[in-house]
Amino acid sequence: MDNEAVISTSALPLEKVGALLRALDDPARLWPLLLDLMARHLPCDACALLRRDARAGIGQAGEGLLVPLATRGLSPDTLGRRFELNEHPRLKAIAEVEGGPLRFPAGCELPDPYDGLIPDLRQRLHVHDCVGASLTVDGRPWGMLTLDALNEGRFDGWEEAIADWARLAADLAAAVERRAALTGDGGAGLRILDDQPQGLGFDPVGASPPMASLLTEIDTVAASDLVVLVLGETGVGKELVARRLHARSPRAAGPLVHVNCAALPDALVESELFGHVRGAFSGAVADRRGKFELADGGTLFLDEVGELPLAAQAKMLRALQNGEIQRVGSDRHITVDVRVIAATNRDLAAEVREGRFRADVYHRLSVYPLRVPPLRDRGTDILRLAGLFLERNRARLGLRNLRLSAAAERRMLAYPWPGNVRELEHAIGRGAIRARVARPPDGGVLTLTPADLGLADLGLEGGEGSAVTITATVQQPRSMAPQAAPDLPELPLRDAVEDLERRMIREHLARHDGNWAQVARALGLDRSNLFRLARRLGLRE
Ligand SMILES: Nc1ncnc2c1ncn2[C@@H]1O[C@H](COP(=O)(O)OP(=O)(O)OP(=O)(O)O)[C@@H](O)[C@H]1O
Repeated sequence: MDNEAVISTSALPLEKVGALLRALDDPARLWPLLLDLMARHLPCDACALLRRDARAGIGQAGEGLLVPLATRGLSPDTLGRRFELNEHPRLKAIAEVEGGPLRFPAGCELPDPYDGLIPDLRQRLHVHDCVGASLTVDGRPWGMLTLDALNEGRFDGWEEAIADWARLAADLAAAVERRAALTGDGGAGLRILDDQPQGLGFDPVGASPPMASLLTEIDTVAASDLVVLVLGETGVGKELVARRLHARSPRAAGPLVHVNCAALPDALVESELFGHVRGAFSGAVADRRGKFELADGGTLFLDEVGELPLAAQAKMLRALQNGEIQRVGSDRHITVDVRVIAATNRDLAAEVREGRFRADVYHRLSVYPLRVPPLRDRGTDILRLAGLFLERNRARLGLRNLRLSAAAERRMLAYPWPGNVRELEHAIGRGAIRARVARPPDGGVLTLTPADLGLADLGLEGGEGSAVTITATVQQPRSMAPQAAPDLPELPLRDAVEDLERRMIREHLARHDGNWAQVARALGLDRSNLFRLARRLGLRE
């Protein structure tokens, strides 16, 4: 950035202040906007806003977990990362200094927490200049702001201006917290952390346009009591969507009961769902409540609802119509107060046409269909999710950093992920172990290559060592990512994906001597989903 072109914070135009204030009730918009403005007014090449995980060490200056809420100029997978203060001396030092930014000039001995996460700095991290400022709200540590510049001495003379921006960030954080307290939204600004006990886990990660609109839609429909049918391919995250629907609903304090309809043995489906009375069948030695009763006052999640046998569907209709159930072997009607969420990766309308699913149940279930987009349509969310899974594996393997090579990132963006997020999760888990076994980490840092991830032989572009710029990695949507066209098949996309699915299943069957369970594991799919996919592809009866 040209220093002459930089204006001081006091020149922040009023309309920008207005935009920040208007975004106060939407932290997902507010924090990226703040960083955008800051990067235009300060000479930084990368910056991040990190939030203390409220459940991990708040109140203690040097302990706890930091979660990135927004980043700029850092690799997109940074948003999935978590930074333990105890493992990052620079962040710990920032957290311990109150009342002013802390500067780490080029050549500083303390390792940089973003080592490998600033694309342009991969090769020359030691020559850059960093500043961090801790942010407090109501006297308690709330988070921190970090700024990185690629040139030595870049922040000389900017300390005051940086302190101003840190104060602005803290004031905005205080306003967000206050609004959250008023609306009862305890997760203010910590969207990706809600319901995640260890800061890693249960809320869908995603900021691409299709995921952003899905998340908004979930939050809107969550407030109602409508039956929701969650649709999408295998592994896209339908269960996470159901969890979020429940967590954001007025029933959040009630139970969320999960039933995998595909896993219920035919003979027990009705008893599992509706319960039974003693003596209803051999083995029914006592009265037992079913899932509908267990979900009373909460939500019942019927996963893989397309697998439900027709007889159970008939009984379900009454439950959906008027909340009435009958335990197996009893005449008594029991009324339950249950919100139903169902999910399927089948085309239920086609199942209805073919007589395998009841039309009346289908209509009751599909009151509000929510479609979860396949991973290949989510652009750089692929890298955000990769960051989440890298972080989990980093912690598991006790590494200082686990990251992707530039070529691995490119291949991830180009690969179609037929097994969606589950496949990505498994590819990173497998790749991390493979790499850990194959070579020692370099100063605690392990970099995954396309070969580690099983993405080396798939005819996709992207060799090691090709240049990646900050903007290319951060902002380029997948469709614009550099890709070599010559090897692309001349087929409609769906046929090409099916072709790849078929080849991969065949290849793994050969590799695992026809053992379907091992193939399912290798492909990151549930066995039942693999069977369904194989049937659809004509590889199995
Ligand atoms: N957006 C996301 N953020 C974080 N993790 C995700 C996301 N989507 C999916 N996952 C993870 O991917 C895995 C598969 O997700 P999930 O089981 O919800 O998929 P599904 O659509 O229900 O699959 P299936 O139809 O095969 O049952 C899980 O481990 C889940 O935690």
